[in-house]
Amino acid sequence: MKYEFNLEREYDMIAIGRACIDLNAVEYNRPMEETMTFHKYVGGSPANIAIGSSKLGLKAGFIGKLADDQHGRFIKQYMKSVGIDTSNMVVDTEGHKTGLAFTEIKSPEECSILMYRDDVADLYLSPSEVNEDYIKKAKILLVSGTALAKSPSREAVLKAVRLAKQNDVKIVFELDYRPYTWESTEETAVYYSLVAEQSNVVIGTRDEFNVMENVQVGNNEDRIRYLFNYSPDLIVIKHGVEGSYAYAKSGETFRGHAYLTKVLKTFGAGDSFASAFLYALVTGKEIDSALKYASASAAIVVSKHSSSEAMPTVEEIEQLIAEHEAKQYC
Ligand SMILES: Nc1ncnc2c1ncn2[C@@H]1O[C@H](COP(=O)(O)OP(=O)(O)OP(=O)(O)O)[C@@H](O)[C@H]1O
Ligand SMILES: O=C(O)C[C@@H](O)[C@H](O)C(=O)CO
Repeated sequence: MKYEFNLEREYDMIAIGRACIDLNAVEYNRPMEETMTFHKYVGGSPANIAIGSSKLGLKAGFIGKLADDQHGRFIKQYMKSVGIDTSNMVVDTEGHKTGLAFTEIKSPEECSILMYRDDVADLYLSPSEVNEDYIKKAKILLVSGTALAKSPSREAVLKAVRLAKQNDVKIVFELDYRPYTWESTEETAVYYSLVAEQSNVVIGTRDEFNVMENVQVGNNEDRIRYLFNYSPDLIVIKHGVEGSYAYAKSGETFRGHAYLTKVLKTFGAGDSFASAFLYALVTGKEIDSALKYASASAAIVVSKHSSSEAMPTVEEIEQLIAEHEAKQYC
């Protein structure tokens, strides 16, 4: 099964949300208390997805707000350098700062992220900074759930969603749940459900779907049945190293398997998964094949140090898939 897009569009994807800084521990396999040096990368889930898609050859744009400082300028320059259109990345004029994510790599299984996100510029994107003429140039509007956490970014995203719906732009909602940006899980569930019901494609981990449902332990089948009453026609639920499922409204279910690899750190998996999944859909691949691209892309990124710069090329992804398929037939 293939997924259809409006092909008469200049941009394959426009992402909305945060573009921030990741500071990844250089001395890994130890707690952050003992880490003295960090490597700087562009980060933030929607930025990572746009970067990953652009590296795969999609034409990507970004809607967001950057701090008027050295970090903001670094982010814009890096995103431009990988081919992303930054014309709709506005600069904050009120002194808000860039979000920082320090990553701790204690072991390949034990990674965590320490976020500095008080009063960050990205959450000050306002509805007036979301431009219909830009959104209607896209095949996909990629929405990050974290951008719904606070006003005015929340309203900016809701406006973007409405404009996408009015202009036949497919809305892909990446749940991207970051607990510390929200007041409560009740609040998250309200906004996640609101946007998921209006989206065409919803992507998240099982835990993130639990947050949307506001339950401890949810069930894939119940949630997809519920969401298929609304706009979604494709729902992807990720289960970490156990792999992923894509559910189509037409009734088909597709299973994605994780590609075993030498893991350096676990974060970055979700963003690399989404960028390659969307690349595969936009380039007309079948959904089961899109899950292979996604899983291979994630396996490559978890074996490397960063989330953004480590995003693979199409050749690297296809080589990994081919190697795995060759092994299966040996
Ligand atoms: N340790 C791993 N080794 C190989 N592939 C992995 C590993 N962890 C995750 N993946 C791949 O990445 C996909 C997404 O992973 P996961 O469900 O952890 O997403 P996520 O929680 O959104 O990721 P992130 O940690 O970046 O937030 C999985 O379906 C799997 O294909
Ligand atoms: O999403 C963030 O703000 C942090 C990311 O950039 C980080 O690399 C990560 O968690 C990726 O999953």
